[in-house]
Amino acid sequence: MSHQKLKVAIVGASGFTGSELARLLLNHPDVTISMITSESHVGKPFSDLHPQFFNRLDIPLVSADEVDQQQLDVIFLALPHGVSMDFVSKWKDLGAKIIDLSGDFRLSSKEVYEEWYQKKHSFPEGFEGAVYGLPELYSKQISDANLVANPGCYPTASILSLAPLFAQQIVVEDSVIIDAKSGLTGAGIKANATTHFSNVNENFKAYGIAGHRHTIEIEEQLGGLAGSSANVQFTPHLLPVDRGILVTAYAKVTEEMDQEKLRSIYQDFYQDKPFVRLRNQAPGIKDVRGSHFCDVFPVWDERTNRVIVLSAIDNLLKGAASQAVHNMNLMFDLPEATGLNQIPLKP
Ligand SMILES: NC(=O)C1=CN([C@@H]2O[C@H](COP(=O)(O)OP(=O)(O)OC[C@H]3O[C@@H](n4cnc5c(N)ncnc54)[C@H](OP(=O)(O)O)[C@@H]3O)[C@@H](O)[C@H]2O)C=CC1
Ligand SMILES: CC(=O)N[C@@H](CCC(=O)OP(=O)(O)O)C(=O)O
Repeated sequence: MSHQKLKVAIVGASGFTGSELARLLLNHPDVTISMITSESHVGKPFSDLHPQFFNRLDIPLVSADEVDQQQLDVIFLALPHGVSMDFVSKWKDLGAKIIDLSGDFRLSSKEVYEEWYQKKHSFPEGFEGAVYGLPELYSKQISDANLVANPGCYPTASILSLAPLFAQQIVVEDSVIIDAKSGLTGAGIKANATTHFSNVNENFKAYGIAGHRHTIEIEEQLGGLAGSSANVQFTPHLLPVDRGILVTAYAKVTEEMDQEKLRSIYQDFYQDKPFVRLRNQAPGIKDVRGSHFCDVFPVWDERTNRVIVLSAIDNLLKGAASQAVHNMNLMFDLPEATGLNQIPLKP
């Protein structure tokens, strides 16, 4: 592209995904971070809140009210769900493209949102133009979008684990179980009783059983791929680690299957998708930590006649911030890997 850099705002930069966005965008050759916002820390240098940025990004945090006065190309919303929708409504005509990291525009309609989030939606018109920002499924639509609904972290790992089977329409109805585990940063920067050190240290627990809001996000996307409805049993667990998601998904299939055939279905589906790595062994969360990869390992269990798929992502990156940057690259016709970290951080 020409050397006119994209002017970017990160709204909600005091949080976890906001700070990961800043880290990626600082190293992005086609971006200038024009403003970063927080309502609780207006005036403080960004690096006071996130000291890893000391001497690299010391500009002061400003209120989101100042977004209106800026000429921006992209606005990243790293805000809680229920909050993003009001900003999308307010800024939809500013001329900037919006990438929303929250769940406010990921689902098919206001009615579905209100049922699963138990919250009123204040900008239902937004659903129509919003594109679900999973590049492995929708890169063309993302390129043309003005509003991208960046996927949830669990849905990213879950959908990518089963998408090839749903796209083939070979999943047995009601057979899907998704068992998922997340590190604590998935819960955001504010600690509460559930995420308190004493309650998570050397502990491991399920939550959101039979009703977590990511269930519907996964069902809508997998059902959409198959051209039917999908029903999945999704159970998340909290891991006593800071970042990473591991999904173990189980499904029955309608066709004769063996390991070779299963692998070739996954190979075909992901052959030109640079950030899904088809593994030969079970992936661990440290294999993807600090990177934009989703590692996937499909296994055929001939004893139980079941497919078992493992997938691992970094929830803050492929599950949030790097996926958002990937979407920005597509929206501005940049090479899709620009600015994305491709070497995982291990140990
Ligand atoms: N953490 C993760 O792994 C993932 C998160 N997401 C989604 O991304 C979004 C951000 O997540 P995360 O970074 O973890 O969240 P955090 O809780 O860490 O940060 C939230 C940010 O939102 C700001 N904020 C909160 N309330 C308001 C408000 N009423 N008006 C303006 N700003 C507000 C806070 O800033 P301040 O209080 O300083 O104003 C803070 O900067 C969420 O919707 C989350 O669900 C999606 C995928 C994965
Ligand atoms: C570990 C943990 O608490 N994870 C969060 C989900 C992560 C997330 O941010 O999802 P949304 O963007 O869809 O809200 C949860 O279960 O609520």
